[in-house]
Amino acid sequence: MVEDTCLCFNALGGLPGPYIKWFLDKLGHDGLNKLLAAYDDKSAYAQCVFAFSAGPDAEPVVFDGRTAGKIVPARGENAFGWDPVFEPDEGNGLTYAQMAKDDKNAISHRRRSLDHLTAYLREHAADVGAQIEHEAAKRAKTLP
Ligand SMILES: O=c1nc[nH]c2c1ncn2[C@H]1C[C@H](O)[C@@H](COP(=O)(O)OP(=O)(O)OP(=O)(O)O)O1
Repeated sequence: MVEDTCLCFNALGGLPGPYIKWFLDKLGHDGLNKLLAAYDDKSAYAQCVFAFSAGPDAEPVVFDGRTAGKIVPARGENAFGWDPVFEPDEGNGLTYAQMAKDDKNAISHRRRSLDHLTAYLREHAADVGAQIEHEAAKRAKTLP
């Protein structure tokens, strides 16, 4: 299982996207706002993608979770990553960093991706179990 997180600015065609870690590191919260200074559209979405594979030969399944919002000047105490500059549409005007942890977790991009993953595992529990067993048995055969 792997995970990656993006922050996508609509005015920039989805950038910084997966490169947000480095943009945040080099530009800071203020710099992220300045990237959008030339645009009226400050909308953005947070995206979390989990991907699951039962083994080396099994097709990975991708679970895309998104939360829509906009980029705003930094506000809030819970200063994890870009939380202070992301105001989700469902946050009653608060940034992720101003929301209680449980409130953020209820609407977050990561929660939504994990909800998709959970639903998939519930629906395909028998298949997934069999696939994992199959892959494990194949690996056991190739071990010396
Ligand atoms: O809910 C979040 N709220 C605010 N910021 C967040 C969130 N979730 C991840 N982040 C930050 C961490 C990193 O600066 C960047 C990409 O995250 P993410 O790709 O998972 O980072 P990572 O440390 O796992 O790096 P890598 O992909 O190289 O393994 O966004």
